[in-house]
Amino acid sequence: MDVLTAYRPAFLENVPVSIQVIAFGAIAISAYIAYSLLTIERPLKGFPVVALTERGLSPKWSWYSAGTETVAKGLKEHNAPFQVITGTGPKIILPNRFADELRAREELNFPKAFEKEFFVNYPGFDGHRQGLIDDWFIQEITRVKLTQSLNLITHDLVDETTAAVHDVFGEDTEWHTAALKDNVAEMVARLSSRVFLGLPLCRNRRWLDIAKDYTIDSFIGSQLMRIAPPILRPVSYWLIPNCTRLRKQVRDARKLIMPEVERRKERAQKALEAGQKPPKTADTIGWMYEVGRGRQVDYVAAQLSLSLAAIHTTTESTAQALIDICRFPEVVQPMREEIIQVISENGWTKASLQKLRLMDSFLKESQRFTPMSTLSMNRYVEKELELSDRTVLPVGSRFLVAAAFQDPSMYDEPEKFKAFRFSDKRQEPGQANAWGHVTTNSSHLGFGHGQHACPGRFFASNEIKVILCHLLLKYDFDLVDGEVPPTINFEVNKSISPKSKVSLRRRKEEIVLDLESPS
Ligand code: HEM
Repeated sequence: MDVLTAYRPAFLENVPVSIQVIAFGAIAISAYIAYSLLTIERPLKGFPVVALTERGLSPKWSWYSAGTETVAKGLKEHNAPFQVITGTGPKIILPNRFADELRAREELNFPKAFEKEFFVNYPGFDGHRQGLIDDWFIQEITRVKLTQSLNLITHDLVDETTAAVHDVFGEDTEWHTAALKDNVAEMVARLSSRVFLGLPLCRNRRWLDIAKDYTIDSFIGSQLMRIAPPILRPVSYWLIPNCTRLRKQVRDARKLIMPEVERRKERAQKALEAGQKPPKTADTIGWMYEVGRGRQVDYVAAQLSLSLAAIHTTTESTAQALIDICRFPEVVQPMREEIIQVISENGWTKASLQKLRLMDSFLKESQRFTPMSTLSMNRYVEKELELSDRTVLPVGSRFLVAAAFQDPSMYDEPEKFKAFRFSDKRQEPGQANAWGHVTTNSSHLGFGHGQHACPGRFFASNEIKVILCHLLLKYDFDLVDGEVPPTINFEVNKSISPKSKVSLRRRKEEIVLDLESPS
């Protein structure tokens, strides 16, 4: 009390303490209101705001809790650009017919569309920050280096799959249940890390946990931050356990990855000093060094950025494929026959994976039937842009394009799962290359579209195919109690529940899939 009175201004001496407390409270509340009014993200002019008001939901809560329904309502009512109000301000939603005209516009930026969403200035969100520092770095590593090496790394993918399938799903020939999502995530983390970081780091337990958890923690952490009012976010950041975990993941990743980077740099330096070319490695540390071309590279943030793009997306797609194998068991026999024929005739090469036409079609249909999101092509508008219908997208606005996965004008009986609809389409004259798993077009935005379409899709498709070849020939799968695993929905995103399970038993594969001398 002595301290308080010592620092109390003289003019407050005769004011009762209760009045002082009330006055202080009033000032704090006014400051909060003023700050909120100044920083509030107002709706954009000229775009109708869509909300599920009939359910008593505000625009923000419509987006948080029922984003897919909100978008469906907007598309039905307007069939023209409209806006939704997200936790980080308004976003314009464009009907699918705009996808093609926006695919290569220079006025648009991809990483900036996520800047506000992922709180990139807070420690722990380093992987998200990487894209903003240099928006083409990860793109180039993936699109150029990784994709050009697909033949070279097929051997590594098969080798790691052989070991991972055995470790993860085991050899039990009796029917039993196992975790679906977590086991698939473990396999994807191992395979991706084998290619990104090589042996032995790809089997390091702490790194695998970081690779699996970093994306989930940054998504949940940022979602919770978005729900909190802006003024409370600096406080909530320190209270949200996911944010605490993110900081630790970055610290630990640095301890694991940097010694390897230093070893490589030293080796390259020694080679240069001896007048030789530095040794080339077919993994992302080496590619980052090359693509960096002498620039300062944050190898850890870049690895985390790759994990963000690669692990969760590939896990979801593979787990969804397994669910669809269980739901539509008639797909199993034709796909098994195809694997046996292609791999026994051609062995494991990039070209063999391209020959798996039925599996390719099945994967594309699986993406269409249960998409991770009903919106795609997240973009930030850097320069004002006029659309063909004369709508003007203002500078600083963000938009998304509606996918058309269920549009009957694009798909025959879209409500049905037709595993081989795309392989059938590819038989039509001139359509052989138009409907591959990795081909993007406006009617299938599973990998986005245009300049920023997923550059990792060629790798992802091959990785999933190698995993499925092993799983289909080595196991029988079924749903647990005939139930399709539930999903977790937030905004417009869908994710298979982490608690999901699958029934399985080991079967004898018809051909040898494993490499003769695994690492
Ligand atoms: C099945 C798995 C995957 C799916 C469904 C997927 C999906 C997507 C989508 C929808 C986009 C946004 C495209 C757009 O807006 O036009 C994207 C971007 C991206 N993806 Fe993937 N992805 C997958 C796997 C991967 C993998 C394995 C990597 C890396 C090895 C990767 C790297 C990237 C990168 C770097 C971007 C940003 C592109 C840019 O900045 O222009 N993705 N992905």
